[in-house]
Amino acid sequence: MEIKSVGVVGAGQMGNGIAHVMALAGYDVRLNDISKDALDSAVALIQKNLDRQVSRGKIEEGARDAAMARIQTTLDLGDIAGTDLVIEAATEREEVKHKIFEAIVPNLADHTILTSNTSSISITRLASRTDRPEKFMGFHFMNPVPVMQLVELIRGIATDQDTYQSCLGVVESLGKTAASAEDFPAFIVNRILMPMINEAVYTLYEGVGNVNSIDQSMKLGANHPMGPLELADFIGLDTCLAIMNVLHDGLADTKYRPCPLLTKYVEAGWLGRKTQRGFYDYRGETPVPTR
Ligand SMILES: CC(=O)CC(=O)SCCNC(=O)CCNC(=O)[C@H](O)C(C)(C)COP(=O)(O)OP(=O)(O)OC[C@H]1O[C@@H](n2cnc3c(N)ncnc32)[C@H](O)[C@@H]1OP(=O)(O)O
Ligand SMILES: NC(=O)C1=CN([C@@H]2O[C@H](COP(=O)(O)OP(=O)(O)OC[C@H]3O[C@@H](n4cnc5c(N)ncnc54)[C@H](OP(=O)(O)O)[C@@H]3O)[C@@H](O)[C@H]2O)C=CC1
Repeated sequence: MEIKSVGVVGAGQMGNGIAHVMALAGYDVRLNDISKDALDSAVALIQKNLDRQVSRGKIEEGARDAAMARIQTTLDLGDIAGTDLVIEAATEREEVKHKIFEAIVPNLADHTILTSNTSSISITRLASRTDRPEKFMGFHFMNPVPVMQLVELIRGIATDQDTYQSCLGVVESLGKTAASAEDFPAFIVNRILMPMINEAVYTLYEGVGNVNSIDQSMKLGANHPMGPLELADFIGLDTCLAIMNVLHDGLADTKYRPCPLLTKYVEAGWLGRKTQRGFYDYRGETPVPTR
């Protein structure tokens, strides 16, 4: 099926990046959120990131302006029901995602493919609560979306081949690379990455190192572009904890036990960059470690 329009639900850090790359690739984008502020911030951030791409000579001004013109925002979920492909990118909480799919299903066009950008939650379970499990997939972008090359494509138990091929075609049209993952908790990237981040938090919790020494060790000692605590702040500590809980519950193995210190940061509302405080405090000129 040819996909021309894309509906994105959730205008947070992933939703804005998804809208950005889709519009740049020529898709008509409708971006939805429950918060007008989130929609306004997303549009401002997309403009800023496109401007930066222009100033670095990556894209032409005309391409930037055409991309911006292709993005419409809406607070009404019904407005995205007629698009060819819906990508849900709201908060990583299963009940939030179920509610979104339940609300959108009655208005959906017959041909619309439903997908979720979830980092960890069962695609089969999300699909089973819709009217179209065969047209449902995991469409998992990496953060920051405009920069990262990979998209994980996750088939639920009922996903049909046409749906997979259509999604694969979209990934290729973005100039990105798809990796196929089976539908088990946290798929491939987060099954490997998140236990490492959780272990870094345990390393901090047990006093083996402090925030600086842990991040510096992994940057200079393992050539990671960001230290694991800096990366956790970048992803969002609420999202990291949610993924660890899905791994812990879904695989029933104590090796996935979320670190109590990670839980404490989330309970404090210190969610990382998006709330200006996490393992680092971002309120000043340069980030300052909080431990
Ligand atoms: C949780 C999940 O479910 C799955 C996940 O996403 S896991 C997280 C996966 N992501 C990572 O691991 C990211 C690790 N970090 C990195 O790769 C790098 O630090 C980084 C690409 C984010 C920044 O790289 P850097 O060299 O420090 O910074 P910088 O030189 O400023 O930026 C590199 C490029 O990224 C762009 N960029 C950086 N941050 C950006 C952002 N938030 N949005 C858009 N573009 C961004 C810059 O514009 C620049 O683009 P050009 O090369 O076109 O000029
Ligand atoms: N952060 C990351 O590095 C990555 C995250 N993901 C996944 O992407 C999804 C989004 O994550 P991320 O962008 O980081 O999260 P954010 O917290 O940045 O954004 C989530 C957005 O969804 C909004 N939202 C919440 N409920 C609804 C709803 N019912 N309808 C519409 N919008 C809603 C939130 O609004 P409000 O703030 O008002 O609640 C917020 O604007 C998650 O499933 C996450 O696991 C995937 C890859 C990487």
